[in-house]
Amino acid sequence: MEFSEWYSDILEKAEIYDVRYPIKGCGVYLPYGFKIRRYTFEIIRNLLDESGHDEALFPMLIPEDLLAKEGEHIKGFEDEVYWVTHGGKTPLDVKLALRPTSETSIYYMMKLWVKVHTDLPIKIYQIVNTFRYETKHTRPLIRLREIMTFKEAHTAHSTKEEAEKQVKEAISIYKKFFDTLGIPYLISKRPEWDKFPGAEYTMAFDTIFPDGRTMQIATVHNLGQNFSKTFEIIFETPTGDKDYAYQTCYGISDRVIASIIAIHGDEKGLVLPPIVAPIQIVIVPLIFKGKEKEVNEKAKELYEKLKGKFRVHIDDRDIRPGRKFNDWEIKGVPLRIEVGPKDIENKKITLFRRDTMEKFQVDETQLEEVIEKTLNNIMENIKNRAWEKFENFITVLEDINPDEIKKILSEKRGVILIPFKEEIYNEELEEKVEATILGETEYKGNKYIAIAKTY
Ligand SMILES: Nc1ncnc2c1ncn2[C@@H]1O[C@H](COS(=O)(=O)NC(=O)[C@@H](N)CS)[C@@H](O)[C@H]1O
Repeated sequence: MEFSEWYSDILEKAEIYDVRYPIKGCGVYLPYGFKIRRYTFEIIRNLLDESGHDEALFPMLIPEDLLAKEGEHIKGFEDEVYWVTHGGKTPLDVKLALRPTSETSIYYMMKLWVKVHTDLPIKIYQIVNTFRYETKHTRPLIRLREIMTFKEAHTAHSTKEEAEKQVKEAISIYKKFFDTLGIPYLISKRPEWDKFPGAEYTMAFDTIFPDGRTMQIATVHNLGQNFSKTFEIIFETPTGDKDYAYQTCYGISDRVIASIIAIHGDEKGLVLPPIVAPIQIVIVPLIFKGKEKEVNEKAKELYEKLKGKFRVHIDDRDIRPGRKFNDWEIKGVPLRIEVGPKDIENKKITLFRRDTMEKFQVDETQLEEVIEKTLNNIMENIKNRAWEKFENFITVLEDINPDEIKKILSEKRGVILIPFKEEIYNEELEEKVEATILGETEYKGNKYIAIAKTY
């Protein structure tokens, strides 16, 4: 089955997301998908909180004059903004934008908060919905018109150096985040013509989907003083002078959820990293004639033993075990425990791990320790598998041969790395190779231009 069919199929079959909402580019997180989203964004919340960020919350509506204040910014977003023009039947005297991202609402407030250098740094983030009238092909969790899970961090600093340091911190936070999820990435500096509107420069994380196309899963922008000059975020320096704040912002979205699904999934369905799995262990009682009572009792006993340490569920539906196995394999539950009368007698436990589809037995006394070890091993295994597939999609070329690049991109796809040369690093190269220049990147110690077909 080709990838995009597999992807839309699994969103429905694993009960993650319902695309049938009557607005294009908008969809519904179903409870199982919502839990995956919640556990995923808990990870980034912890990483941000542990590195001195505070979570805040800003209004969704932005007055037109505010959104339009920074020229580059509004130029970059004017074709994507949704506008609110009425309150009930009353036309609004000022059109209100549904935030496409929140620089202009947040920096308007920062001006009110910042007076002296000791008011800096500010490091805040919010996890909200944002709206972009995407004209390209919308796709669930990948290219949305209502971005339901937009984590945007915004910082302000008293020196250029500190803002530079913040960019590095943001990159290391995202590396930890994607490493925790086992999602591979290539980090590149976007070319001038493809940076965030209003930024000095943009660093981006791209992963490679199973169909060989790259997906931008995170971006970090150094905004310099572009917005602070426009919004007059001015502070008194230690020597009593005045200066404009130095800013950064960095964001991720539902694309992280799409990546977990696409990158770790297999032909059977989801393969969830235990850390984000709504159910980490499912207990399936194998009911044999005349043995129902002891099997159900044992299942309950195991559940009670495990529920404090793991997210465990007993599937006591009145259907055949094979049906149950299939359902939980589709939903990517990392571990399954099968409870049958023979095992009870021999004081054994039968386990099944979703990533390798292997079944194995352990002594009941070792159960918790084996579960702990196996869940860690599952994470390591799916992460290594993902990086292996990722590396196989990377082709390093010695020179720039447009025809060869086109051929590789149409057959193998993935990312092509060519040695970095200033003189060819321009938009003509994109036209020549009929693909996107992701940017300049370091790979195994050398500097390259990364080229790919992207989402
Ligand atoms: N239409 C969309 N649907 C889903 N995710 C999107 C969409 N547009 C952008 N994203 C994701 O959101 C991330 C941040 O968006 S952005 O435009 O690059 N950057 C900002 O908006 C900055 N204010 C930092 S938060 C992108 O890297 C991309 O992964």
